[in-house]
Amino acid sequence: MTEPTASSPELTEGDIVELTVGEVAHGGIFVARHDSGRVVFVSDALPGERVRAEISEVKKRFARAETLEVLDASSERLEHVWPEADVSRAPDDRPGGAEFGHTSVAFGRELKRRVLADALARFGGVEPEFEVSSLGNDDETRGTGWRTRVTLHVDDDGRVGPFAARSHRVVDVRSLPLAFPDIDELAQQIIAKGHRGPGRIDFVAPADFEVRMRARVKGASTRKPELLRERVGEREFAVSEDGFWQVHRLAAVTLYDAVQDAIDRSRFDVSAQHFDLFGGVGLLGAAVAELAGKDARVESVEDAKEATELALTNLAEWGGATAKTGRVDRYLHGLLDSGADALAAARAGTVVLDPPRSGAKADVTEPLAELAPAQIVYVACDPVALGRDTGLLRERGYELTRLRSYDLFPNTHHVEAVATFVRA
Ligand SMILES: C[S@@+](CC[C@H](N)C(=O)[O-])C[C@H]1O[C@@H](n2cnc3c(N)ncnc32)[C@H](O)[C@@H]1O
Repeated sequence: MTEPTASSPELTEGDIVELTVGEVAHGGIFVARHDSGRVVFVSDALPGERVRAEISEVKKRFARAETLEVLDASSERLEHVWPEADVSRAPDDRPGGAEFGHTSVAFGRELKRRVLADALARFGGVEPEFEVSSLGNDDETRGTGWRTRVTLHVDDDGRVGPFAARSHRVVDVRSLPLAFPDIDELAQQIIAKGHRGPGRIDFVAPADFEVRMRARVKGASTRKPELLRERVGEREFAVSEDGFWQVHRLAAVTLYDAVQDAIDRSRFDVSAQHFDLFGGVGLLGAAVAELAGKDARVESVEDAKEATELALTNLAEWGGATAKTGRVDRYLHGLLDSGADALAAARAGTVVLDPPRSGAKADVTEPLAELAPAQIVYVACDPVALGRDTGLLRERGYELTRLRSYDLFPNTHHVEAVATFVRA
């Protein structure tokens, strides 16, 4: 990385500069060079563009900037799918959550593929061939209307809206194009009226498509969360209104099928003990259990007690399905202390691992590798965390044999990957 030289003036917050934009980086930003040689991470740009930008942060080795004007536009640039997030608005007033809304959904997927490939090569030491698949008709709709869960915030003055990008300031919007249309409609009514605050308002449109709205003012909820029914094909899952469920209306079925496809059948022993780690309400545990048959032995592990209780219900049709509340790292250490029969059954088993954005980390990969299951299907929502954990698993004798990726969050920088690791 080039350091500023004595002849190149230091950048300062608020400076307006011209930048030549290079490759995409993790987090929905782009690596640009200032004429001084300084590396600047710029948002709302595209590779190959020349932009005028405002420096928003200066660190020792790099700076951050927000695009103000596009001087030379990429052929991939489109009008922003969310007018309020367009570069014509002041950077501080642009809502976050649609970092790739100024290009097509297809080119957004290509940007995500590059970020994931780079993270896997750099931190995991692997270079698998893969594409990022789209869901349903997201290409035709330009990735709108998919969000079944939306959170808006209420500030001290009762103003309702999303937060500005990289900030906790509520901004005015007249549309939420990524949201399920009925959520958008209800949210606009609330935005127009304002709400008691400060706090947040959560909107959910579950499988019955009836929108629920629940506010939390000064930390206190206006009502108890409802028990919702979500659906994957013919199968129903009970989920609390405030519990975790995939956000895109097609994400749950996509991941359910993706996990089944990712399981290497030549290593899948139907009578073994399988695991659904970071299991939520048991969505992916059910995907494994369905493959193993009615006596499937699958244990779902999750640290939210309400979710574990629901996982028990959701997995009830399988004779050997169980659900435990606890932290995955502690659970694995406990398992390593169990008897020889339990360890042998687990060693023959398949583990589905679906951690939050921070990834599994060595706390989990170490005891998992010691347990040595036949295969691990890692469902990842963060490319860098997956890259790092790939490196950790490879050091402990696991090999990445298959990778697929899915655009569960069109117009954002987020990308989902499903990776199969087998004992080498
Ligand atoms: C990405 S979600 C996956 C949920 C589920 N697999 C699904 O697809 O619906 C991650 C889950 O891990 C849980 N979690 C986060 N950290 C955990 C930990 N250290 N131990 C156990 N569960 C954890 C969260 O509560 C959340 O339900």
